[in-house]
Amino acid sequence: MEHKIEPLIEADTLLARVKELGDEISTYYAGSEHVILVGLLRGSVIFLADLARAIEQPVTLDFMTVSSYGSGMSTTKDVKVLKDLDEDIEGADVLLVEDIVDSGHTLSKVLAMLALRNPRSLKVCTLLDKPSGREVDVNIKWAGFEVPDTFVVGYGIDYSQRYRNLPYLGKVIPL
Ligand SMILES: O=P(O)(O)OC[C@H]1O[C@H](OP(=O)(O)OP(=O)(O)O)[C@H](O)[C@@H]1O
Ligand SMILES: Nc1nc2[nH]cnc2c(=O)[nH]1
Repeated sequence: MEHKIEPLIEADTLLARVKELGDEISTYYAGSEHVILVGLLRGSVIFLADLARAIEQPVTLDFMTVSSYGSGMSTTKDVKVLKDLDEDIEGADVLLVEDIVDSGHTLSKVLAMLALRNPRSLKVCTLLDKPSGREVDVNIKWAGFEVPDTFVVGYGIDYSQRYRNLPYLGKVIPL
């Protein structure tokens, strides 16, 4: 599809908010023995890399790959687990780090899976929340920004695998 990208959130604004989230998360988990940041590949990688460095205490990192969007702009609702975590999460404080919560199908499926493994706690931090897209309820503890009903890209988030390395957040405008 022919399209262009219009800026939505500047790089500096993203980073300042990530720093704030890091401070809040550090306070929340002060005293925890084991915090695991679980990133959903591939979209959360850039956010997670910045967020992890904004958190004061030691954390470990693990990753899962689930995919529901393929190369298009709408959810298939069929969330497939393509790569599972490498580590056991039993007894750990797990923070699921997402780039965007839209329909909620991805998170809802992943949260249900991880809850069965008996973590000490299981919370969600998403950079972006798009409430207008929600089809299933999900409990989000930290959200960086609310975004309007538009397809966003950049800062890790793709359209057909493109634009992940944009340092800012943009929106896709069909031409
Ligand atoms: O709330 P939902 O409607 O389920 O959408 C959110 C999910 O969609 C995107 O993943 P995608 O399947 O595009 O994979 P990616 O992380 O590799 O970009 C995004 O990274 C979220 O994980
Ligand atoms: N690139 C991109 N992926 C998504 N997955 C769910 N919502 C979105 C979105 O707005 N943009």
